[in-house]
Amino acid sequence: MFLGIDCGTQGTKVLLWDVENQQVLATSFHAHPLLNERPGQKEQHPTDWLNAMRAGVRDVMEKTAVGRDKILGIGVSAQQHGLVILDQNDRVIRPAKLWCDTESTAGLKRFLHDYQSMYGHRLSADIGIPVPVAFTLGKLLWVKQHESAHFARIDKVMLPHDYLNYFLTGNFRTEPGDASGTGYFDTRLKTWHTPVLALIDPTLHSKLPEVIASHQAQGFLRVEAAAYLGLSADIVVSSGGGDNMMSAIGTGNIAPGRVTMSLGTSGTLSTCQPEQIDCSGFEDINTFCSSTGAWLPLISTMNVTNSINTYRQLMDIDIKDFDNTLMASQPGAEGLFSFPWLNGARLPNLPGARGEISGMTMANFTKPHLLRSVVEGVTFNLCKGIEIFNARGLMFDSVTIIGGGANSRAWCGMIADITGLTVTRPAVPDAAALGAAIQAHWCFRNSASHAETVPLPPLLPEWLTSEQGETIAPDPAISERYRQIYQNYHAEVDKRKARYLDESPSE
Ligand SMILES: Nc1ncnc2c1ncn2[C@@H]1O[C@H](COP(=O)(O)OP(=O)(O)O)[C@@H](O)[C@H]1O
Ligand SMILES: O=C(CO)[C@@H](O)[C@H](O)COP(=O)(O)O
Repeated sequence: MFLGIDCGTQGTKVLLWDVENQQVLATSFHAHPLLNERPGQKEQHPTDWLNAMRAGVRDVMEKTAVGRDKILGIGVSAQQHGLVILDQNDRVIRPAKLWCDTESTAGLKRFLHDYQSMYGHRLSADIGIPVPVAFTLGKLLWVKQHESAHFARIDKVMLPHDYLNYFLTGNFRTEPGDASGTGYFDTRLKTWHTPVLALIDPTLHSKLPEVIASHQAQGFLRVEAAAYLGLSADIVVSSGGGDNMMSAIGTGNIAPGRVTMSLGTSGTLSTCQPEQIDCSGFEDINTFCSSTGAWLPLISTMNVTNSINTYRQLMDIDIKDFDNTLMASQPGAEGLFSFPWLNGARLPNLPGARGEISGMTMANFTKPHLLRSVVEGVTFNLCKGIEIFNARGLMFDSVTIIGGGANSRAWCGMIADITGLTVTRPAVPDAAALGAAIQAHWCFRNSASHAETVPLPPLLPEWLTSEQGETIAPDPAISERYRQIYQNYHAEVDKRKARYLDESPSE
């Protein structure tokens, strides 16, 4: 049996995976708080992640009464891009700045310009991926500029999943999937990109983890971490990865032709590719590496359930009433539009954007219409990503929906109608935690094999590859209505873009 851990923005999920019977035996969730005092600031204390992981592991072990000797390995998935910095004594220097922190917008813009002046080409051309404010690079620059004493103390630079793995094993290693979201990793060669590091600080390269292949074990559970979690020492800890990389594994999205849509704090669309693809002219595509040895082009929005939760809390709509309230309004919410950029926007790439509601009348300004307008708003923004993938030649005829939002059947149905694609709701919506557990099995098998690399596909559960779960087909009449509403919405988005363009970090 294997444990899959997913440290998301809102909390940590832990899942116990029974390989033999191909089933999830138990899951748990523990929330972590967000530090959000200054505009653009989004930070978390890495110790909160450790506490949530500990509580989650103990929870699933207690719920199932599975003996600790049955656990063969652990896989860690975590929110991408966050910056964790440790000093020489392995103390966390300051809270982690997260993927959704936008304080570094101006500094990143300046740096991208300086890079081009210095080396004569754009950073994205050198590393094979454009660098938005979500990436780790901007956060590192921000610490250097605003907290020079903290920057001077840095001994190790990590991503959230690297930090959890370091705690578990004591090994300072990472893998290409998560590393490809830093902005200082060459996504074609799968190595750290020295010129960008040298421009920040000549010693920085020596403070980064060793890069291992995704099928390799990151290490073995050290004695102290085993006692902390209530597990046996020396079990395998897999290479792990970013949550989207792990979700790709957990939805069987490990070959071209499939697309996974995540409805978490962020919204993402990702699809596997056997080679790195050239996305020049398609700057919204984050051409990440996957955590399976391949690549994972991804498009992300900044606001999904964070904005919906804000609307819900304001209107006092409980999550159990979500579907009913949503369905009490019709497509288009009677002309009400929400631009849900409460934390700035990533698609379009406008970190300084502000949220807006338009089209209010005495008739439509009601709770159901307002809820529908924000759910439609986040969905219209995310579905723009499908258009962008298609324009780049990446086509799909169905979409697998995961993350917290996948629990809403009404919302998944809306997505089928908006995209015109068949939607699959997998049996396990916590796909990142499931993917982490499956990857742990893969790395376990490889750590035990001295022959050729054990391939990943045969280790996926049969029900994942056969797309078991609920499928929802689009309703042609509603899809037709949505086609016009979607166009009207994006015409309004286009009108708003000009306001924020100056602040956007482009090369
Ligand atoms: N039944 C549901 N209907 C609609 N939204 C839901 C439902 N269940 C959970 N969610 C949303 O999912 C969110 C959590 O999503 P999740 O993917 O776990 O986020 P993250 O990975 O960013 O931490 C919740 O805050 C909630 O808004
Ligand atoms: O920044 C990205 C992808 O590039 C986000 O998808 C983060 O990885 C956070 O994920 P969630 O917490 O929203 O699942």
